[in-house]
Amino acid sequence: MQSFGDMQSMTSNIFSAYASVAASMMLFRSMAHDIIPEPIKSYIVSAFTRIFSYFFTPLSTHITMVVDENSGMTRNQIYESAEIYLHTKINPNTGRVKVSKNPKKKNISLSMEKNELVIDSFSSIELKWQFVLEVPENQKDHFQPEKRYFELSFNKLYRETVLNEYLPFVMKKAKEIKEKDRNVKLYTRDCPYSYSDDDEDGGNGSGVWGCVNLDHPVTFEKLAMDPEMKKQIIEDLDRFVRRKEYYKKVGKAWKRGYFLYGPPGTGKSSLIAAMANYLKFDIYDLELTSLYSNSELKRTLLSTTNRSIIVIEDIDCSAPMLNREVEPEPSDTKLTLSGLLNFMDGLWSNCGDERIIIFTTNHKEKIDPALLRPGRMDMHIHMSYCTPAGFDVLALNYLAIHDHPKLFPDIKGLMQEVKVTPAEIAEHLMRNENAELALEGVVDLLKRKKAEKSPVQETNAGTEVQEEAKKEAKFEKIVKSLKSFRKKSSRGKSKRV
Ligand SMILES: Nc1ncnc2c1ncn2[C@@H]1O[C@H](COP(=O)(O)OP(=O)(O)OP(=O)(O)O)[C@@H](O)[C@H]1O
Ligand SMILES: [Mg+2]
Repeated sequence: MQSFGDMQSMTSNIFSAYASVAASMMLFRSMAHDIIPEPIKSYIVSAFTRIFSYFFTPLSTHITMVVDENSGMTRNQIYESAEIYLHTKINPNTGRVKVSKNPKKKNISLSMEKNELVIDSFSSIELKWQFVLEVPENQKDHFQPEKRYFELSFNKLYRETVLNEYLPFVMKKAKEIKEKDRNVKLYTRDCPYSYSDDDEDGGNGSGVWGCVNLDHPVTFEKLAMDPEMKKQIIEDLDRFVRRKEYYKKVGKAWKRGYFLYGPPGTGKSSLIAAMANYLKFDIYDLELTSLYSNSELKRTLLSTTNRSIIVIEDIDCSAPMLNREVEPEPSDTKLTLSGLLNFMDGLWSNCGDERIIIFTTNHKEKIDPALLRPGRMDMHIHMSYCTPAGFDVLALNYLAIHDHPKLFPDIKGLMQEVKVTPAEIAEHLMRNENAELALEGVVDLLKRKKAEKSPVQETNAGTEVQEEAKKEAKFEKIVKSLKSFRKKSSRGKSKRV
């Protein structure tokens, strides 16, 4: 590697060579003034200049790469990545910066102003980025848009390192930043329009799905559940996302299935939202009762995107449709359990990557064993009543307290005697801003439950009313979807006639 001293002496040699050639040229011009005709004189001078630059130009130390905004008809990925990456490199020495904030984004974002320089370093290579904006001379000329590009300058010696290591690094970093800032979306089939205004897709839903931003603040830290189980789930998710090559090697589709079961209000839906927020995966909420055939199911699932979680909640409520005992001949005109299983095992394998599928139920015993067969759902997660450790999480989350000398032991003691869901506790903790009063509310709730405890209630611990209301709501939903199914099929018939 050349030292700074070597480079300096090389540069001064080039200058002195250049100066002596320039001086010789001038001398040649003046001496040959009368003797040689002008065209021949110009030819000799330009030939000398070309020979000189051929030998000396490669010794110029720096190279500038131009990163245009567009590459042909499409956006240049390097430009896009540089734009995002350089936001993080703007420092107090930068003269002018652009500031903006999108209503849906959490943070203010900074970007480079015209002609500003940002200096970056990578493996001790100094890299200078300059943002250039060329406005057409005639402002009224709408056909000639502004031209934006970055100029990236660095020492020529590192050309290969920049191309093979630095630019891929910039692209990777930009992808990470984008992922972190991205809104997780919730897709449903009920919502015909999209209300998400993320830049990357212009807010368009995909196919039959409409979407909104999930905006669900729940994270794993806020979930009251068995700490060991929580740890296992996080590890499982981490392993899943980093094992792309492994799945390919063993010839398995890169997907993972979770089966969540437990009484209402124990956090099944909250856990799904926490998983989506953790992985930054979108959620597709699939209502099986709104589908009427296997082919519609296939179409619907095929129009979901990669890096997503497909959720089928309350799968037991789809039991009438997914009951194998009353299942008709294999057919695409009806929605059947085989249709769902075939899709998961077969077709599914060939479509898309990084998919998670989650089923939830309040009644594990009602589920067809085929759905729970080993290998189909990779992890069975039991969400249960609130434990003392779960209560600590809720108290910290809702009241920002770690302990109370009297009320914490009272509550935890009573929790050993009656069953209470995290949803019930959460509701009582939210009733009062005063922590002491809120905790007393929880003590009252638990005491009431204890007093009311009867053999029947013992198994369901006060959730029966909720259960009944839920069953009724589900029943209504099924009736509604059957009606719409009838409407659809009669429409289909009349079309055919
Ligand atoms: N384990 C939990 N940790 C923290 N909060 C919880 C938990 N379980 C329930 N909650 C609170 O109760 C509310 C309802 O819970 P959630 O909808 O997740 O329950 P669920 O198990 O999906 O119920 P269902 O079976 O009725 O769908 C949540 O919004 C949250 O505020
Ligand atoms: Mg739920």
